[in-house]
Amino acid sequence: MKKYLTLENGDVFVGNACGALCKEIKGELVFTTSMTGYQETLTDPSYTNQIITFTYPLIGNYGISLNANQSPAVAASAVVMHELASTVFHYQSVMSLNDFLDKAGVPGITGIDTRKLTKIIRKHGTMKASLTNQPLADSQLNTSQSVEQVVKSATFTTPQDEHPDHVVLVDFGVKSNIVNSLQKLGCNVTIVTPDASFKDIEQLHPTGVLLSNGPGDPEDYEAFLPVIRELQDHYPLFGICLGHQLLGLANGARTYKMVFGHRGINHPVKNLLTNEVVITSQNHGYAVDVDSVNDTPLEVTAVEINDKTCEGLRYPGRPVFSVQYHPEAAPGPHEANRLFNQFIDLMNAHTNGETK
Ligand SMILES: NC(=O)CC[C@H](N)C(=O)O
Repeated sequence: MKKYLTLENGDVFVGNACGALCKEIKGELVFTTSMTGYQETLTDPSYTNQIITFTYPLIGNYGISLNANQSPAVAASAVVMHELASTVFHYQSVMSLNDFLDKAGVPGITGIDTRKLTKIIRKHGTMKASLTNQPLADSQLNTSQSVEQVVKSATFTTPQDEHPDHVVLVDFGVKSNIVNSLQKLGCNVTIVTPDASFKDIEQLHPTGVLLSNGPGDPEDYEAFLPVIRELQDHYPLFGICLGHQLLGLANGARTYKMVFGHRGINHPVKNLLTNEVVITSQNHGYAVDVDSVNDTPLEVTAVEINDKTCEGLRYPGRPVFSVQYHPEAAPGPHEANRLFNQFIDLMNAHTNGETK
């Protein structure tokens, strides 16, 4: 069955339908350069309302396993691939990627020249696109995304009562490996939705607060910024991706939409405090404006080496910091994983009265 991918600029790509064959959708067309980790990527809630193009030419060859999901459902709207593996080889695989997409009601398109498509996205920027069963006569596309939809993303909590570190995680669309990474280090994690007030969080007696990743434009989360300002006065605070952008906004920095964003698992990031470079997993289309940080109490702690975008912030003198990349990886390299240990060290120092 044929499928049509129509871009906002009028370009049309014709391919073969896969996944939920007949489903038609609209979304923001983005690309990821990750060579592996398609299951983690597709279930990452930050991809809500986005059509993911995989630049790696063969996707699906190790199937779908039971413990790789980053949220209970496929978050992406659709998938664009050059080739979807017809045979699956992996001892943990329980189904093919094609069946996984079909079950989730998510359509895909294969047989696409993803190199050509990615060059178009790199030139024009991420744009709206649609996936249809017939050629589109009128490509007026509307892909607006409401924050309400974001807030409803699934949450899960698994307390481990015996450990003193208690992280309250504000869930803007959290990936499960953020929760797992904290729990593996012995933290008790309680998840709250972004309509939580400072008082709600205070009543949970956290030793620290984590602001999660999440989809959409950080400026749409304005309502939560006053809560962040109160939190950073009282608790160790760690922001990841969207959480990093919100920490910047809460302190007066600006964010902007990047041309085509960073989506992949080999983005080099330089720590400006140590000069160390780490290879990181990334998935974001917005960034904190480095120059705007000068007028805030925050400090830029890291930049992406290729385009010098802001990758880290901290509040000097306070146990408050954030990163634009994903220390929990899933998919991606684990080099930045130690940031969770740093967060725990900050929480312990704060509990022992060693910091503000
Ligand atoms: N992974 C994330 O948290 C993404 C943050 C934000 N939605 C962006 O695209 O920049």
